[in-house]
Amino acid sequence: MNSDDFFTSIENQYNRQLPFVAYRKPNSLEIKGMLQKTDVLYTTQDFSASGFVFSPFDNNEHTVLIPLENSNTMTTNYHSIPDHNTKFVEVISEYIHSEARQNHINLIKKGIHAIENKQFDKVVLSRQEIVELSDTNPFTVLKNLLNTYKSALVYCWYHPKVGLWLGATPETLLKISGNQFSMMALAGTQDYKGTLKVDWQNKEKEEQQFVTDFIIKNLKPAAKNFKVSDVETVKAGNLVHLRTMISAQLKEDTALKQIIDAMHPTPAVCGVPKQVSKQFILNHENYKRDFYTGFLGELNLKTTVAPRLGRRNIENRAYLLTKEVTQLYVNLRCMQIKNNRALLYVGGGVTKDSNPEKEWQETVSKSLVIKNVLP
Ligand SMILES: C=C(O[C@H]1C=CC=C(C(=O)O)[C@@H]1O)C(=O)O
Repeated sequence: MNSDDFFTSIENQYNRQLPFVAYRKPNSLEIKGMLQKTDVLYTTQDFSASGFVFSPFDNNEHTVLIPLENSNTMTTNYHSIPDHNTKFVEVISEYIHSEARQNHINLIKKGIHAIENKQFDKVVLSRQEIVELSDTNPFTVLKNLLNTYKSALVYCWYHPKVGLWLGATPETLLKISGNQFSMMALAGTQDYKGTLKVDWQNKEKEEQQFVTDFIIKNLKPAAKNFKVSDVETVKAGNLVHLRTMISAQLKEDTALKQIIDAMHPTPAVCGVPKQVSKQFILNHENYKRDFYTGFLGELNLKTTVAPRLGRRNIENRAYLLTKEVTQLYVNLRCMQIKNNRALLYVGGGVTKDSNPEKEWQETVSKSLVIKNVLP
């Protein structure tokens, strides 16, 4: 399908108020679309179905599913516009001194205070920002995201009974292909200043290490043969983060639900320990995260993969295997479009060494990822 027809199909679907998702995986040309045939709100509890899931931060709430069996699928290759204008929006100083800044700084101070009182070691605290839109066509925003963020998972997700969400996330939650498991520990943030040679402070190293330690500890009962990469600096739009890649083999009879329950939400978006930090977030952030810091992606999709064979066998197509693959991403750098407005979501990890003013600045930098693509 050519990309004009692809966009026409999803626009028609949206105009008919039927659910869909259009997404492009990191560093890929291909955009995939899943267009649900009716407006039924499907959910999944055991993660055994095939389709595309959209799950909220609060794992006590429902995960929405676009089931493969009730959808039409399509793909296209999208050639991004080269040198897309990556203007970075100026932050007006008046805004910096606004009530929003004071509220966020107060929230961070409460978080630091709770850490000093030994309630938990880390908590990720966030805020919502509302931007008036001059053009509310989600496909203008989607194309801007596609043109600007090639190494992110870019998506536009819609359900008439839930809402319209878009984003460009740098973070994989997990990938499971057969019994092969991989996951990413991403945390620590600085503005990108033209180089990946970055000095990281202990605060950022520690907040990222919390994520790696959590993943390994909670995956241990279900997996073996762990491989853990060195910590590296990666670029995500106008920012850089610290990242560790973790891979392992799942033990037999490990259910996907067991893994998702153990992993989500990770300390990259929640905290350590999980339950108390989550409760702190639910009690003290003065808005509802909904799907921000939840996860989204392909669930149990049959995928043809080449097995890892020696060179001699590469030509032998008879060896191609079909595996069920699940590939989920953390819903960061995202927005919801509602009544001519974009609701942006930004947060950051708070530890004992956090500086409230710097945490505020970090959320301002993160908000530019989305503001940069708004019409
Ligand atoms: C919670 C967010 O980012 C997470 C992912 C990378 C770096 C983060 C940080 O430095 O705090 C956060 O853990 C967000 O972008 O809203």
